[in-house]
Amino acid sequence: MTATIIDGKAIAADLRARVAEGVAAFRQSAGRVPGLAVVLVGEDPASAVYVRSKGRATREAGMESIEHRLPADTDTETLLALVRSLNADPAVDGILVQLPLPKPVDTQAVLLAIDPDKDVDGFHPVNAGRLATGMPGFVPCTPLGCVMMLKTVHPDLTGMDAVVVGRSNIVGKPMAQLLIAESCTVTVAHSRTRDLPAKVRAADVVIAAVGIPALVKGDWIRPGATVIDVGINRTEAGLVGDVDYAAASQVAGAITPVPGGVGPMTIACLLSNTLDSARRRG
Ligand SMILES: Nc1nc2c(c(=O)[nH]1)N[C@@H](CN(C=O)c1ccc(C(=O)N[C@@H](CCC(=O)O)C(=O)O)cc1)CN2
Repeated sequence: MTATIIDGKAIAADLRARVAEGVAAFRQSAGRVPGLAVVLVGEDPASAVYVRSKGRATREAGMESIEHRLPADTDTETLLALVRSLNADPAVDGILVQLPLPKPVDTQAVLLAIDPDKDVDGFHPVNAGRLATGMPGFVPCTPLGCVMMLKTVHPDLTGMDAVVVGRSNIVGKPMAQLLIAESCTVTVAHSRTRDLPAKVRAADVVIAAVGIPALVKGDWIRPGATVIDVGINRTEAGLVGDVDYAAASQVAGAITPVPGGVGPMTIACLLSNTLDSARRRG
């Protein structure tokens, strides 16, 4: 079997076009455009690329991109002051602090300082709680994009067995919550999981979000399963996911590529969350 490729670029382009239409309508009714503030601290090359992409995508959707670039030695207090000023700025509908922050910065304190109603990344504990309890709030962009891609293959996920490999606050945990909300039976696996291959083999849906290049092998995949690869690992062989793509794509029913899978959806969902925020704020 050769898997259907889930084309994240195409699905993201479609979502971005719909967001742009929504922005045009919002502009007509509200007399302003949604604003997204992105904060980048330091010189991490990958983060700089992602922030540039976010700025470009924000402008292409017709929204205002407000970018703050701070030196690597910025201290926590300075960042907190910037976040507080963005919280108070009526032109800012969404605030995103690009992660990872340089080591000395207290990342938790910075994320906690963001107004939950402008937290378009969905990382604030208030939004994590809203997601866990089924209340409206912001859902982290990467898992949100994963569910959208999954639904192109399985419009109804009810009753499916899903395994999430990875338990991060940013992807693994919210991913599990979203799949529970879709009535999947969810196993969350991690580095201490016993017999990981068996857990993956039992799943109809595999979400690999562990940050280890090609950890998930082809013979771990149940024939016909749907595989979403969240990994973006820079190796000597280039950019690779958390799944052994060549082998897994011979067994899976559908699979996301890296690049061109989850990554583009992360940015498209950020735009969508920002438009939602502007609509809520009016
Ligand atoms: N505040 C946040 N920080 C980080 C997030 C996040 O959602 N919010 N996620 C990641 C990085 N990220 C967005 O910020 C991101 C990663 C990858 C892509 C992407 O489109 N990747 C391309 C490959 C591009 C490349 O060559 O690197 C792809 O997969 O096709 C977009 C966004 C960590 N930080």
